[in-house]
Amino acid sequence: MKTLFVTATDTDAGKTAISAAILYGLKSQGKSCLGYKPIAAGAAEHNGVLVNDDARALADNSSVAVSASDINPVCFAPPIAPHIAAEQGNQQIDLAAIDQHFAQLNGKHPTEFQLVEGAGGWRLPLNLAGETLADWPARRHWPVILVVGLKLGCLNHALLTVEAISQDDCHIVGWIGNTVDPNMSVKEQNIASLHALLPAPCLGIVPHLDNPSPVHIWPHLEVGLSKI
Ligand SMILES: Nc1ncnc2c1ncn2[C@@H]1O[C@H](COP(=O)(O)OP(=O)(O)OP(=O)(O)O)[C@@H](O)[C@H]1O
Ligand SMILES: C[C@H](N)[C@H](N)CCCCCC(=O)O
Ligand SMILES: [Mg+2]
Repeated sequence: MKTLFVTATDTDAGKTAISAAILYGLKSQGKSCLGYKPIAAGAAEHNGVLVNDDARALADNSSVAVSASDINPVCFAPPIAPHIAAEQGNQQIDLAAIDQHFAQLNGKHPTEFQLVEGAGGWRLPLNLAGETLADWPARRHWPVILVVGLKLGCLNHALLTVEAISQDDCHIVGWIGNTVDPNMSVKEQNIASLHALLPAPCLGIVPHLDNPSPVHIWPHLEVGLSKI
């Protein structure tokens, strides 16, 4: 049983697109896998239940039969910073409850791989008392995959993120460059800089795709992912 935590340089860097593709790839290789979205902000009500699109994509690409709400214990309707959404609803985000929910889900659906998608970037605040979502993978010492959203500014964001991950005693198994900006200037030189500066292997570079669905993303990750 191996749990991987997927974080990114920022929100909208491609964590969900990449995580769904990795699940799709593992499943197509005959491996059992489960996606998990502990905290989501941005959801619509379906039959009285709040459903988040990230959770739906991860559930749909898991090898076990789970729904979006099964794999997403904390879900807020507005697409805003989760701790602010929590405050608006007079709620608190409880990492111990999330940890317990994840353990129960794994008990019910044992799989070889679990892929946990963060929310926003590594230090996503859970409250104003200093807790962040990073506390969970840090406590569990889960290996981390860093998705670098390739756009101007990503070098600084990537370096700060790896610094924070190492400070938390977590290990980055690799980074994935995801072309969120189709018109990025000197993209190849930026990728070369990431290769030189990041202390982890590159697991793949995903081009900007008209249809960034798992079947189209996975071929760009298959070789790199086979190494972890
Ligand atoms: N390689 C790509 N080519 C084109 N579009 C992409 C690519 N990767 C991601 N996208 C699109 O960019 C947007 C943001 O991606 P995604 O939702 O995966 O980001 P995220 O990091 O999961 O964001 P969040 O912090 O909200 O969870 C989505 O509309 C997605 O379809
Ligand atoms: C709504 C958005 N797509 C994400 N789900 C939440 C991103 C929160 C970012 C918070 C922050 O670090 O400023
Ligand atoms: Mg996402």
